[in-house]
Amino acid sequence: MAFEVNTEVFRAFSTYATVVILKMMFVSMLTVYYRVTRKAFDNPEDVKSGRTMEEKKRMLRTDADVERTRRCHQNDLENIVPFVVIGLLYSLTETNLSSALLHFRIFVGFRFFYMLAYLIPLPNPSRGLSWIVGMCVTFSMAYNVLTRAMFH
Ligand SMILES: N[C@@H](CCC(=O)N[C@@H](CS)C(=O)NCC(=O)O)C(=O)O
Repeated sequence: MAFEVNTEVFRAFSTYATVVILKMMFVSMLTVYYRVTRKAFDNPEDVKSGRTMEEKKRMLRTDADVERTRRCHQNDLENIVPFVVIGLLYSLTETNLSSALLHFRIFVGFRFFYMLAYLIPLPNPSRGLSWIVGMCVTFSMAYNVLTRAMFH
């Protein structure tokens, strides 16, 4: 079997995967920001800045913004990691650049929208719809990888 790799597709994948991973890392940094500004920590060793024992105890608490940002980050992990893994295989098997770009752009665009929908928050079903679009893109890439692997 001849194994053909379109370097333009791979280059596009590298770009979009990096952008969406940076976006995910931004959400992680935002969690840190909310933790520090809201003084809401999970671990006793993180509350050193508290002056009294009483203050340290108060800082061991949950905060709605921290938890929302954490859930957004968790969802990124559940969706962006599969996109990167399957997208890598897809970018090694897809030779049509416009089809690949369509997949990458839709996924990345809708993950940005998902983040806004979760963090602002926007009324539902905006978050649910943006999540499902991203899932469909990953499933479509997986379908392409599997059919190429089986039938070529
Ligand atoms: N782990 C997710 C799996 C399903 C999912 O990702 N659902 C989307 C659309 S409703 C979502 O935004 N879930 C909220 C979340 O992951 O915090 C969950 O528990 O909800």
